[in-house]
Amino acid sequence: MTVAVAGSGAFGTAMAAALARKGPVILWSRSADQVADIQANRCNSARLPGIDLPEGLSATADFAALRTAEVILLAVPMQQLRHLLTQHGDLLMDRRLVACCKGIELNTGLGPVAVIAETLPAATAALLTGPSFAAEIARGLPTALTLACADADAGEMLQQQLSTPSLRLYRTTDTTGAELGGALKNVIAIACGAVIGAGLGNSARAALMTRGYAEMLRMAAALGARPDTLAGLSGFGDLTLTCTSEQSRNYRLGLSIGRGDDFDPSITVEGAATARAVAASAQARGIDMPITKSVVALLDKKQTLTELVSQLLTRSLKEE
Ligand SMILES: NC(=O)C1=CN([C@@H]2O[C@H](COP(=O)(O)OP(=O)(O)OC[C@H]3O[C@@H](n4cnc5c(N)ncnc54)[C@H](O)[C@@H]3O)[C@@H](O)[C@H]2O)C=CC1
Ligand SMILES: O=C(CO)COP(=O)(O)O
Repeated sequence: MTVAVAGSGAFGTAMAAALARKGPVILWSRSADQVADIQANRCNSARLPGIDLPEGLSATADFAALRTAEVILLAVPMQQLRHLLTQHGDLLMDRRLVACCKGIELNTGLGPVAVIAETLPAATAALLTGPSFAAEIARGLPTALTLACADADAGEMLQQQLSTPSLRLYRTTDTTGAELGGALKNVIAIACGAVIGAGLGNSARAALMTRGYAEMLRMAAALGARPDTLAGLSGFGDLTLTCTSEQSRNYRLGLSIGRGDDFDPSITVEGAATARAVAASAQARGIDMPITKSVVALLDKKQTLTELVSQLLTRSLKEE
């Protein structure tokens, strides 16, 4: 079986490297320079500097090379997924597609599996998500992830195909829960970074993680997701990782806001668009998500962190 990965960013390259240790993997990049770098130096210097890529990984800038692949991982940022699917729909339309994005589409409020299902209904749509930093996966460090696919048989097959000795995949058919966990934890990570950056302390971070998790559960319940999915790797697991590590770009954006520093806008930070999409969806559904709403106000510079923290603390007192 040939696996392909579309998108040669940090995560796409990392997954291609991990899977290439057990069989051939084709990594497609829209950048001819990056393909040349990988072919010449066996390294993606821009996204995963210092990490040697295995020989089983071949890079190409020609999307048609993915024709031989039965399973294709889609490793582009969430807001680019629909464009990728539409642009290459002829080839992708009947494949097993595994989105690796963690986010909610801004204009539609849909997660990655729903975007695949809407755009290419004949494809099998799955999601790979959970606590994992690209550089650690690429180095072969032990990692556990969630593979979500509504079709239980296809999900089991993908679980087998994409697990490796260092990458242990659990499976679920609850794609909505897995989408929401991976998307919403990024928003909470921005909030956590902001309070740590501003020196407000670890207790404040723990409060945000816990009450943020309560927001995740409320949205999940409203959308019919299973609470146990949110308690798993794709929800609680990834929330823990992302809210506590400076390897996370979402957390680092928060840190820079809290410290009053600039942040490089070219860095992929999924939580920013997702916060806006989720806040709008929560408002339309009447779901209380004060932390998510505060993150939007912070990103839009509508209110200061001091004002927002004070507002959160002085809301009417209630049962936990
Ligand atoms: N970096 C990480 O540790 C992890 C990332 N993810 C998720 O993976 C997704 C991708 O993130 P990264 O790879 O880290 O981002 P990245 O910023 O390193 O790479 C994104 C890649 O997508 C490519 N791209 C963007 N739009 C495209 C398009 N329309 N067509 C083709 N290629 C396009 C860019 O050229 C770039 O190579 C995100 O949703 C992220 O949340 C998930 C787990 C871990
Ligand atoms: O999703 C991730 C960890 O599981 C990566 O987090 P960032 O996108 O914040 O870097």
